[in-house]
Amino acid sequence: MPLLFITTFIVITYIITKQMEKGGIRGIFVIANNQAQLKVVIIGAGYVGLTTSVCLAYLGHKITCVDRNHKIIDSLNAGEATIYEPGLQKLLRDVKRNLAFSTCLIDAFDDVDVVIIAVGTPSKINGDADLSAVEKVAEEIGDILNKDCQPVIVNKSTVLIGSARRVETIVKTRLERRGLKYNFFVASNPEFLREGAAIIDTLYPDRIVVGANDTHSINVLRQLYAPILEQTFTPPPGISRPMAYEVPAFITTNPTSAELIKYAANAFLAMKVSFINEFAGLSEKVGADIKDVARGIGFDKRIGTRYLEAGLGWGGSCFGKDTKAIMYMASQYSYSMDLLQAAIKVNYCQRFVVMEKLQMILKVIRGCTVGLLGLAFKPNTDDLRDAPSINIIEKLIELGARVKAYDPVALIRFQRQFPELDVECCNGVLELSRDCDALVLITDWLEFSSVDWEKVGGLMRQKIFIDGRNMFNKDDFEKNGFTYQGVGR
Ligand SMILES: NC(=O)c1ccc[n+]([C@@H]2O[C@H](COP(=O)([O-])OP(=O)(O)OC[C@H]3O[C@@H](n4cnc5c(N)ncnc54)[C@H](O)[C@@H]3O)[C@@H](O)[C@H]2O)c1
Ligand SMILES: O=c1ccn([C@@H]2O[C@H](COP(=O)(O)OP(=O)(O)O[C@H]3O[C@H](CO)[C@@H](O)[C@H](O)[C@H]3O)[C@@H](O)[C@H]2O)c(=O)[nH]1
Repeated sequence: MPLLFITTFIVITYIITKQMEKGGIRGIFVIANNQAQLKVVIIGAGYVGLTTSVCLAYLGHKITCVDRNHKIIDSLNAGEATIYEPGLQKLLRDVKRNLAFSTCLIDAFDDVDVVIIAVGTPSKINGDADLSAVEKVAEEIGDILNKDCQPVIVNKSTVLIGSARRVETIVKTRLERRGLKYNFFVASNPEFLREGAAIIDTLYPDRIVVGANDTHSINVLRQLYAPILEQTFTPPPGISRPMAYEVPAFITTNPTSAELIKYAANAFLAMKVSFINEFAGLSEKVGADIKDVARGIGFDKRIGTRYLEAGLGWGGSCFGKDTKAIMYMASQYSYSMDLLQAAIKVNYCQRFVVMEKLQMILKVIRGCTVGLLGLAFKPNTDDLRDAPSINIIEKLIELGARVKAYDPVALIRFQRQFPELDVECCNGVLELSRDCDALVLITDWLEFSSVDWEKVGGLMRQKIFIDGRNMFNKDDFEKNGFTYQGVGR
């Protein structure tokens, strides 16, 4: 009996190992339904790197997430998430078995199958994407690779066309400096997650895009994402599969197309929002309601209902920097992207409709107290990168207003990142409203939907409400004695 057991074990192990070798993978573990467990290093523990690490660990892969920032790694090692993202804190603690954090890349490299680059690519002053962090990481990888370790190197950061090749060249050059020449692979695998929905978007994406010039990379990435592509995993508690969700498309192409897909997607979404905001302005002039207009066009399946919410426009870490980067890149080809340029302009102006509305109602802003509901660029995140709130605060201060603000999660980050802005941070909507001449809703946090506005009105000096995200109905506010203004209604 024991002999039969041992023989069966050896045979099964042999078959699995052979299967994996076909895909170029050295591991011998399986996670579910014959899916391979891969050893993965993810570089960068920000919104993308940390979310990807936690989700891939949940799916059964062995992950080491590396960041050069010691404070971030210390906090993650202590089980504390360093960003706010719904569901992340719990999942981080639940997947401890498969997830390690480190500041040291070399220690993580033993036998690794996939190395994912997820460091930041911010804007340079001229709009170009600053790829220095990606290049630095490529140098580090080139200094570490050895004959026993030839992983697929994956660009998940949003990078300009040619970046996969650039990474390949850097790694190769660093190897040559050490007198070495190995086979290694580079693929582009852009990320499409939204902040505030990062885990849901990672586990239930619409598509996974892989740009590679070799089949090995495609096979390995197909294995990495197999649990997602086939939806073989049990959803984590509280992060259920969306209704009517279908398995994602697996789109393979060359690296340049993959790189461009990422920019084209963000540019299109940004244009869609600017488009509806432009019509919001016209709706105000002619007496239409932009919410009805958006509904009316959105039911045309060719247009679609999403990304048609008018308001204070788009912000965040991606749309602004990525539209600028693609414009800059196009200019290097003497190619002008007029639609995109217009979308950026419309979006910038949209942030200041708040001031126009306040000036129209209050006449003089100087000396007034304005309370801001929300600071984050969108709900369910603490991210303040390119948040409309910052431009609005600067302008209000310039116009002589006293500014108060409340945000359910972004206040601490705001105080840390913008100490120079003279804003009174409040602990709740009631504290915020006291003595205000106007309230401006900047971020449509769900918790604002359960506020007792009648009580709020009783605390204000003047009952003025600017709904920058069209979250509420005019009638509900007017019956409580408010002067209410939405956007495009
Ligand atoms: N935030 C999003 O929603 C989102 C979505 C899709 C794609 N992206 C793209 O993904 C990339 C990462 O974005 P993010 O928002 O996660 O950035 P982030 O700024 O939140 O995180 C980047 C992390 O990389 C670390 N880092 C930088 N250089 C490093 C190095 N040499 N070694 C180790 N760690 C290093 C930083 O310390 C930081 O923690 C960007 O290119 C971005 O455009 C972001
Ligand atoms: O109808 C809409 C939809 C969005 N927004 C605003 O647009 C911005 C971006 O929102 P969203 O796309 O939800 O968040 P991001 O986290 O910035 O995600 C975008 O940027 C990421 C980084 O590249 C991509 O991965 C995502 O696919 C892409 O949606 C926010 O300020 C929203 O308030 C609107 O004003 N109206």
